[in-house]
Amino acid sequence: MLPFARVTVVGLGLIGSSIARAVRASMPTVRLTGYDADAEVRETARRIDLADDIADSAGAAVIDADLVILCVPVGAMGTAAASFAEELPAEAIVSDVGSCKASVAAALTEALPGATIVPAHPVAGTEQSGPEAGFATLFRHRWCILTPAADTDPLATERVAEFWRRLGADVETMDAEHHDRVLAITSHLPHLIAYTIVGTASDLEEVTKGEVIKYSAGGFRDFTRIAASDPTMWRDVFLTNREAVLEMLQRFSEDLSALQRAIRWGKGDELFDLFTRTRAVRRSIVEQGQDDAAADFGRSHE
Ligand SMILES: NC(=O)c1ccc[n+]([C@@H]2O[C@H](COP(=O)([O-])OP(=O)(O)OC[C@H]3O[C@@H](n4cnc5c(N)ncnc54)[C@H](O)[C@@H]3O)[C@@H](O)[C@H]2O)c1
Ligand SMILES: O=C(O)C(=O)C[C@]1(C(=O)O)C=C[C@@H](O)C=C1
Repeated sequence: MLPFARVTVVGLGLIGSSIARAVRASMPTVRLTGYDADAEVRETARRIDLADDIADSAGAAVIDADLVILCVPVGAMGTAAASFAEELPAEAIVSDVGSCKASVAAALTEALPGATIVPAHPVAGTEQSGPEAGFATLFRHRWCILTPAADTDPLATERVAEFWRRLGADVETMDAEHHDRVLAITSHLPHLIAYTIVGTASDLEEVTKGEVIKYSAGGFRDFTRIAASDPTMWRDVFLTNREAVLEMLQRFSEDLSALQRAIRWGKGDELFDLFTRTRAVRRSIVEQGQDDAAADFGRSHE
C-alpha cells in the first residue's frame, strides 16, 4: 500500500521538483500538488507539467494533503509553514528536506503547533537550483536521514521512511543535533572551503584574468562546481547550523596550521602519512557505492 495518497510539495526548486518527478515516476497514482511563493516558478512548473495541480496559495495547496513536504531554504521554513497553518488538515503529516535539522524542527513546531512533523534530509543534490534543474533519479541509492522528535508517532515516521524508500533512497534515523554535527563536517564545511578558495582566487585579479580560468581543468574546477551552489540556500545553512559549523571550522583551522608547519619545516613524512590516510578514505567511500553520482550527473550536464 502507498504510504500517502495526496502529496503537496511547497517550494518547487531543485529538490521540490526532483521529489515531484520521482513521485510521478515511482507512485503514479499519487495526487500531486505543488506551490511556490515565486509566481514565475509556478508558471514554469505548470509549463513543464510538474504536478497534477499548481496552486496559487499555500493554503489551497495543502487543503486535502496527507503529506506536505517543505522544500524551501532553511531560513524560510517557519514562514512557509505559517503560510498554510490554518488550512493544514489535522491528520496530515508535515515533513521537510532542509540541510540542517534542529532549528528547522523548532521553526516548524512553532509555526504548526500540534501537527505531526517528521523532518527529513535527503543527502543528495547538485549545484543547480530551480524547477527545471530537478530530476527523478536524484535520490536513488542516496541517504535520506529522518530526525523525528522522541515523542513522534513511530507510524508517522515509518510512513515517511517508506515514502523515501519508494523514491529510491536508503533511510536512516538519527537525533537532529547529531545530524547537524555530522553534516557540518561532511557537507557544510566542504562548501565553505570551496567558497573560500574560489573567492580567494577571484580576489587575485591579475591571475584570474588569465591563468585561473585557463588552467582550471583540475582540482580548482571541482571547487568551482561546489562554489556555484545557491547563495540563498547556503547563507541560510551557515546561519542556521552556526554552532556546529564553527566547531568544525575551529578543528579544521588547527589541522590546516599543522599542515602549514609541516610544509614550512620540510616534514615530508607528515604530509605523506596524511595523504595516504585521505586516499584510503576516498577508496572506502567509492567501495561503499557512495561516491558522488549526483555530482557526476551535474558535471555531465554542464
Ligand atoms: N540543493 C541541494 O543540493 C540540497 C540537497 C538537500 C537538501 N537541500 C535543501 O532543500 C531545500 C531547497 O533547496 P533547493 O536546492 O531545492 O533550492 P531552490 O532554490 O532550487 O528552491 C527553493 C524554492 O523555494 C521557494 N520558496 C522560498 N520561500 C518560499 C516560501 N516561503 N513559500 C514557498 N516557496 C518558497 C523559492 O521560490 C524556490 O523556488 C533547502 O532547505 C536546502 O537546504 C538542498
Ligand atoms: O553534490 C552537491 O552538489 C551537493 O552539494 C549535495 C549536498 C552535499 O553537500 O552533499 C549539499 C547539500 C545537502 O544538504 C545535501 C547534499
